[in-house]
Amino acid sequence: MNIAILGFGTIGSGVYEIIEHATTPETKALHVTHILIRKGKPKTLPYMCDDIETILNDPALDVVVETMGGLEPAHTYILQALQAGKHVVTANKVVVAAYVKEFHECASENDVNFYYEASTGGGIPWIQGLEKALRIDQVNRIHGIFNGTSNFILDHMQRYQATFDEVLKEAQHLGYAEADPSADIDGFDICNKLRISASIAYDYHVPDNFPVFGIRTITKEDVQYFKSLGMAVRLIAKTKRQGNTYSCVVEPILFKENQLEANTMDNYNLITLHGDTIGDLKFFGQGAGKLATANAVVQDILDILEGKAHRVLHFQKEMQYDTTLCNRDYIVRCDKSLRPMLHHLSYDSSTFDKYLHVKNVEVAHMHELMKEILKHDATAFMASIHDHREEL
Ligand SMILES: NC(=O)C1=CN([C@@H]2O[C@H](COP(=O)(O)OP(=O)(O)OC[C@H]3O[C@@H](n4cnc5c(N)ncnc54)[C@H](OP(=O)(O)O)[C@@H]3O)[C@@H](O)[C@H]2O)C=CC1
Ligand SMILES: N[C@@H](CC=O)C(=O)O
Repeated sequence: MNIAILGFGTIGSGVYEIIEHATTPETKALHVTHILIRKGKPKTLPYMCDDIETILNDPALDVVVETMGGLEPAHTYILQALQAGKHVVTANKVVVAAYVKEFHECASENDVNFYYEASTGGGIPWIQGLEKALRIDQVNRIHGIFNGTSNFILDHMQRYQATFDEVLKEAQHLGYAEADPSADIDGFDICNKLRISASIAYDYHVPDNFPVFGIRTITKEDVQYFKSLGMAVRLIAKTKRQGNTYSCVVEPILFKENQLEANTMDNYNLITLHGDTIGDLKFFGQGAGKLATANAVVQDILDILEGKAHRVLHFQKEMQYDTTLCNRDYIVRCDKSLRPMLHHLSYDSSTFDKYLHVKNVEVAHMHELMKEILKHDATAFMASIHDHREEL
């Protein structure tokens, strides 16, 4: 099977390494025949080219692997490859979250496969697991740690008392962070992964119009305060469906220190789905990193080689977004002069004076308040408190 890799960075070079150092009969059947690099960059390997047409017009090419990242030209190249009768595998959640419906339609029209396991959960076979669960159950709830960089940062701030900037630099050095790490720390990477997961679960192309709050403003002191309360913070994405309404949210959540999420370390992800008959099912593994993610890409290529079909999705359902599906307790840190903005909420006045514990607030309302607070205090932070009784 002949493969072209578009983009030779962390993941593209990982795919190349796995195929070049093949040790199993399956991977020995794969051959990289083209690598697309930017114009003007030195061609350090014989298969390198800087022209997409050469790749699209090669009749011997079977699979295009897209690991460039971003919306364009990834969107155009993926469509062109599918239209040219090539199967496509991508790790790019930005382009999948935005165009999943269009890509599925185009693949089906051209009788080829479009697979994107590595886009969500890195090396974890999460999409495959979700699709398998959907063969028997409705999946009405998904939640979890979907971002390796933010987990690495929060875990290392807690375990090693490191500062945010120190750990972010390390995550970048290890190849976990996006080219622009604001996507990791502001929650937009995890937002894309939640959209992809919920779109598959609900067979509805979920838009990006839900509340997202990241970890940009968290401090070492916040993490130590949460620790003194016996809790650890993790950046979590959640979705829930009731009938034809659904909710999605991304925010930092505090877990008791004996909970699995609180013990998910380094670049690991922990994703949970709830199915009617299977109950809670958890997926755990490296959510970011060169070889773990490249492994998921190669698994998709092998599925194509072995003719293993993935779930057929149409994204034709009609659904409504419902902001009122959940209320939560929050801990908020902001300048004391801004506290009156929170006084209409019920709160615990006995709590440590730097932090306000507010109770039973509707999630979308809390996110709106926090947006206002951040306009006046750009360092403010909030985290919700996980309630094990809560139906997500
Ligand atoms: N790193 C990780 O752990 C994971 C990454 N992903 C996803 O995989 C994709 C790749 O990520 P990653 O490898 O980390 O990113 P990198 O930035 O390391 O690699 C991207 C590569 O693509 C090249 N590139 C970008 N645009 C073009 C273009 N128009 N033509 C040719 N080459 C191009 C870049 O070149 P240049 O350097 O010159 O810009 C770079 O070499 C992203 O979508 C990312 O979100 C998914 C899961 C995990
Ligand atoms: N930057 C992402 C890479 C994988 O998707 C992350 O840290 O999870």
